[in-house]
Amino acid sequence: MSTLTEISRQRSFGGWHAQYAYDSEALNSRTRFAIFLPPGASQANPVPVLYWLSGLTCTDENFMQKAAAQRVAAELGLAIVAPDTSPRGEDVADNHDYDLGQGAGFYLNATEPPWQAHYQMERFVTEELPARIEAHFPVTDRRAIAGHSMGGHGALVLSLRHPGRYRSVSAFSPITHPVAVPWGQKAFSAYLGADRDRWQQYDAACLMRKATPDQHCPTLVSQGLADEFLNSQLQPWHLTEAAGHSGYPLTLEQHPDYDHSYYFIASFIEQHLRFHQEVLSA
Ligand SMILES: N[C@@H](CCC(=O)N[C@@H](CSC=O)C(=O)NCC(=O)O)C(=O)O
Repeated sequence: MSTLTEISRQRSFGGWHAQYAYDSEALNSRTRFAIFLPPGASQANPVPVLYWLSGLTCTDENFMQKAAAQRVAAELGLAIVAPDTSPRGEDVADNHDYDLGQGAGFYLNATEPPWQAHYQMERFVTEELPARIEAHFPVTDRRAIAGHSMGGHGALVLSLRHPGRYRSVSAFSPITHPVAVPWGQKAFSAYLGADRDRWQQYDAACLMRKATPDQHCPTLVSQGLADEFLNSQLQPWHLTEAAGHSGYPLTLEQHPDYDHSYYFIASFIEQHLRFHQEVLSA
């Protein structure tokens, strides 16, 4: 295992926020993540972890700096880990558009050149990163996953594709049916190729629609009704239809006047953290 290098460390609500970098095997590149450890977390008192997946254009910093999650995470005794949203580096394939390439990894394992050499975000998020976190920090293997937009979709899909890995899942303003919207079609064409059957294996609504009871995971989704991407990219009604079809345990809350920004996330992050903690502590 390559060495973890600490990049920054700050006291926050009696706990610690820190950033680390290391050479990721899955991403075949150096990567950075942020972690919040609540007060009292220690080898003698390990705490559960929420993995947060950010959206297009984000790094490990957006959530930690804008979501205002630390006060409640400290109160609940919950660690939060925020990885980057893609592999990065000069030798990593990229694109000039904000919705493809670096900053837009879509939390899948790419199969197509030139992306497949580094864009293995599913393996990174579900296997490599938790192994690192659980080996180096005072946390348990009780995991939850959440995210925003591209990352909200990532959280839903990774939970559905890896039953039992996460005890709860939540999403703010997620893309719900990427095979049917421009962000998803562009990313899936590049990362997965032309075969739409392969796209469906990474589509939250398609997976939720045929989910079997072993894939059921308590799920909370929050969507702002003044979101500028609501009708063009997000389309939350696909989740309602899919969950109704399979009996999947989805709670979808819609909030008038809230947009796609971190002002929305900061307004409801406490509800999401308490939702996760209730499941994690059961
Ligand atoms: N106009 C934005 C478009 C990108 C954007 O809105 N990014 C969102 C996530 S969108 C879906 O994944 C985001 O979280 N932005 C970062 C932030 O801190 O708000 C642009 O060009 O940046």
